[in-house]
Amino acid sequence: MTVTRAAATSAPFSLPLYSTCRGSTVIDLSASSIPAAQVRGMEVMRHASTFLRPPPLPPAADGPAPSYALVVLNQRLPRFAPDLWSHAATLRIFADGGANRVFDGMPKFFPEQDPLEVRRRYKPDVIRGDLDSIRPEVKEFYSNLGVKVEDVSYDQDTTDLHKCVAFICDFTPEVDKPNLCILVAGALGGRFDHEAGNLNILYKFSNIQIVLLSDDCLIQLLPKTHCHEIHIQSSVEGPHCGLIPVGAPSVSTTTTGLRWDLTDAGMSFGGLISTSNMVCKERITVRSDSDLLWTISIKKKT
Ligand SMILES: Nc1ncnc2c1ncn2[C@@H]1O[C@H](COP(=O)(O)OP(=O)(O)OP(=O)(O)O)[C@@H](O)[C@H]1O
Ligand SMILES: Cc1ncc(C[n+]2csc(CCO)c2C)c(N)n1
Repeated sequence: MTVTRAAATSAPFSLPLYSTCRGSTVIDLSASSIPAAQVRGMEVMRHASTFLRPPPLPPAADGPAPSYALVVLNQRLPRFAPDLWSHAATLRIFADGGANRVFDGMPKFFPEQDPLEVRRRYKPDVIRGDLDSIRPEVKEFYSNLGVKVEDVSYDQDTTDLHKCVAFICDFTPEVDKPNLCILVAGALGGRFDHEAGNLNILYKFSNIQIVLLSDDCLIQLLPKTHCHEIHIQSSVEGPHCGLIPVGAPSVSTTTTGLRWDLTDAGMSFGGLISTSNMVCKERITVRSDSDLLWTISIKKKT
């Protein structure tokens, strides 16, 4: 998700909030239905899945456009993979067997073109992982293009996605991190232990914006440290959505803009969790005393 943060003042929410990002724009949220008490002393984090729209994107309305990095996992490429690639100008990484997926899958998006040319065009900055899944000829192909192939198999306690996200974090200067958003292609569907490991990365790196993607939906963490404003890109996402208290129950969650809004509601596994909800406004707000996963469906192309 495209994310911008706006500093909330200790004043009532009816005062304007100012984006902390470069080229900041005053955002008047006076019509907001988030109660003032809830946002006192809290930053507002804004989210928008503009990376799902084909490039070029219109200039960001508030704050600078995020800088995207892309991690490709060992799962079938989503149909919008070429668009993700174009948005992720900062860094592109293949996690181990993710290299096979691009090598095999990218040429299929361009059936009229020479597969070799397509593979050369979609060349990553790095391939990283324990390298037990990348095929030898794929490894050789990218090595011959000058791509660094990093074997980190000495670490059998962290996943390949973890290794890739850690690499991106190390690569990104501290000052640029608030503006960084890591898109993870192929993170959902398939083996549940892998999916759970991928969700865990959202929590391990909760100071970094990370979006897990499949063909069908996206998932991101809404940290309890912020109020959240989600700007729905209705041409490409929705209407189905969910808010899921993975990790810890929530005593109090309040939302606006959903078909089944929560008002100071508790959520827990074994109790209420919000699945099969629907977005019914372009702007959704979420405030919770617990970290929540936000998920929204991705539309099939018409
Ligand atoms: N079926 C899947 N569902 C979700 N994510 C997956 C799946 N398969 C792989 N991944 C992701 O892609 C990354 C690289 O996959 P790869 O198959 O190379 O990993 P791996 O470490 O060899 O896995 P394992 O040895 O457990 O099969 C994984 O770390 C994981 O994040
Ligand atoms: C408690 C525990 N469970 C599983 C693993 C295995 N494991 C976790 S991540 C990883 C690397 C996969 O590329 C492997 C093998 C472990 N180390 N510790």
